[in-house]
Amino acid sequence: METASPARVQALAEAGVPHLPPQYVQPPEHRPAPSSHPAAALSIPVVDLSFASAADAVRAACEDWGAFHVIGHGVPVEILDAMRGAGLAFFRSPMEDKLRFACDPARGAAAEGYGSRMLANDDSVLDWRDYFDHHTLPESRRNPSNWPDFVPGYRETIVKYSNSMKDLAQRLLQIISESLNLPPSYIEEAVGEVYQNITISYYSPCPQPDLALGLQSHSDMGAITLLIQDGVGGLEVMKDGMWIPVAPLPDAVLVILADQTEIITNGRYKSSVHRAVVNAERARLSVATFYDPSKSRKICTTPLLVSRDEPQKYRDIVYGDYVSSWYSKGPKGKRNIDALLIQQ
Ligand SMILES: O=C(O)CCC(=O)C(=O)O
Ligand SMILES: [Fe+2]
Repeated sequence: METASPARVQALAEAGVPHLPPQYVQPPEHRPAPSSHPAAALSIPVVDLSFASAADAVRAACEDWGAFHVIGHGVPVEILDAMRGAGLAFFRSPMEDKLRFACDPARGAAAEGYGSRMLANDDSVLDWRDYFDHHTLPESRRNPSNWPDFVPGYRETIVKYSNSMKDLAQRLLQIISESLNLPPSYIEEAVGEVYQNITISYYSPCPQPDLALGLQSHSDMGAITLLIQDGVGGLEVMKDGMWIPVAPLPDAVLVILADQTEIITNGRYKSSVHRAVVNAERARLSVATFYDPSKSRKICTTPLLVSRDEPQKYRDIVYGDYVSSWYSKGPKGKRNIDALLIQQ
């Protein structure tokens, strides 16, 4: 159990607070823009993995967006629905049950379990979000007794979903490698043994959604993130300096390139900067599956994508050092990866 238990956002929302508490008020420059900007007409690419031309579509999507929907991915819809259903059943359960699985603040910001705030420092604006984080791979980290026991089938659902997302992520990393003329196993081998976390995010209705963010602007730190969501909408990706809403596409899986893929590919493919906005009426659920290196893994740019015309952009880095610098500084609207830029 948490000692200095931070208020869960869901408890604030359900108590019907009429105004956004001050810790959640974003500075004006970070507040969500009115949704009427012209770029809202753009929408992120959809790649059908069952097409023979998938690698070409993936290349275009990675170069232009760093994020794309995949359909024809072969993961049974029942597995996606079971995952969303288990997540929703958890968040709809009584607070006292949920708090039995609260993450342990003594274990730092990345602890497994039910939590609300991602960053350790007290000065940052809080996200209007609660989450449940699961450590799912390698199997030595997988301890289902840390996961809810009061939702029937919950633990089995997580295990099944974890395995399906691992397979899909590996298939995508192969296609991404091939799309850059690298050997198919290149990125997977550069990442090494996969450390997978699954985070269910729950964004309660917000009394003043124009002043808040569900999740502040960031890029994901690992190699690749696979995200599913419900039909509510709220995720936005940054493209050419503008925030573009990602409209939910039923049964698709959203692929988000993360920082280590950018480092390995020498910036040919950029990690996607994204955030979640909230609304006043409907709760929203998403499930993000992170495919990360181990903390001790050294991540290096492939020499195959370094040349006189394209010199190495980023310093090699031990992944654990990268993660600690993120948790100590926070995203601050900037990409962590910029700290690794080699001065040309
Ligand atoms: O809820 C979402 O749509 C985004 C979640 C996300 O970006 C994350 O957990 O890193
Ligand atoms: Fe993210």
